[in-house]
Amino acid sequence: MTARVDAAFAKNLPKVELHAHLTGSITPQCLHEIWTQKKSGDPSMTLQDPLEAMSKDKVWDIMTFFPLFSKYIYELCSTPASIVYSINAVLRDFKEDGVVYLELRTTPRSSSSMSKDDYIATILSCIDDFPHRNVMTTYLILSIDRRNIPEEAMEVVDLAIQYQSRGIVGVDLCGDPSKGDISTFKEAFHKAKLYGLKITLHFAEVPASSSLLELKTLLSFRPDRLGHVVHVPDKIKAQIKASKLGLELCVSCNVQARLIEGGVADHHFMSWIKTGCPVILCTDDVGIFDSTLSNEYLLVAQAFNLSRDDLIDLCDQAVEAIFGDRHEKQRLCALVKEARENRMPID
Ligand SMILES: CNc1ncnc2c1ncn2[C@@H]1O[C@H](COP(=O)(O)O)[C@@H](O)[C@H]1O
Repeated sequence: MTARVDAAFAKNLPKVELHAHLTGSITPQCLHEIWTQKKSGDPSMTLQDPLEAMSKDKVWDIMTFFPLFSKYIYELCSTPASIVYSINAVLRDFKEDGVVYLELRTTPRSSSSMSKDDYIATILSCIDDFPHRNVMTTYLILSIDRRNIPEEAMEVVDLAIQYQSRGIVGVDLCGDPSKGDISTFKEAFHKAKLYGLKITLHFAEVPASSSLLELKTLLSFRPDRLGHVVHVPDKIKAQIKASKLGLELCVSCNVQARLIEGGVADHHFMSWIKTGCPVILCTDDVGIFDSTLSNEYLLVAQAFNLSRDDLIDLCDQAVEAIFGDRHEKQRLCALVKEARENRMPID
């Protein structure tokens, strides 16, 4: 028996974040600072202030969420300077929340002032230069967007291979789940696997992306982890369970974007906990859903009556599923062990 979980305990846990989209992790405040800078250089700029466009009272659903990136945030963060400013803030925010290991994911993109290659090289340099990299190690996953054509998907994989030795550990499939034909990405994921990159896929996010055919095709890409896993039929569930795939669960995102019905207590978290698959709590887009990773731990503890030991077990499961090497695993296992030894008994 240990003391109750509170915010301070959740913050101090040695947390591992495995499903965080870089652009979605930028806070409205940081975007506001970029906006202010841009506006002072170009007073005729018509883009709305992020503090208004992304105010806390905004409700996001699957229709409004994806255009927020393509039609708004990408407009604001389109230069190497704005990328550097925002990624530094994102790294600081995760570190301050007690994250000790981070796998950030991002979709390579270009603008008039940078190529996709420049975009990735800039991000990797910021990760290298992050002053707290011995406290929080960071790796990168490159995302294929469901709207990509096969050539674009292959370009993502080629960039991942090009920069693999600098800390790219995997390839992701993300984007609007109502769009695209995922079967066209077979070759790209095959090549990623061939080069030793790990694979994580957004999986069964909405009913439209959860047909047996689509889910079977996605599993044929031989993923190492799956994200969201909301609308999974029993037959596919059994396959996931047999393969012991790591499951990246994004509770606040699923509740707020209405990917599930109801609140945190209605989330499918508990149904996966019993399967033996590593379950990993993740933020998805903390800049939009405004819930840090430590808050996600706190929310599930409150909703499902979890103890301090249960949360430490969750940290352990996250370590099991990282794409980093065995040295990283050893470092993280030692931190989790220390947390277990230091958890406060009831006095
Ligand atoms: C419900 N949650 C989600 N489901 C699917 N894709 C998501 C997502 N949240 C974010 N993205 C994907 O990540 C991109 C933004 O980050 P990056 O520019 O890549 O760093 C979005 O454009 C979308 O494709």
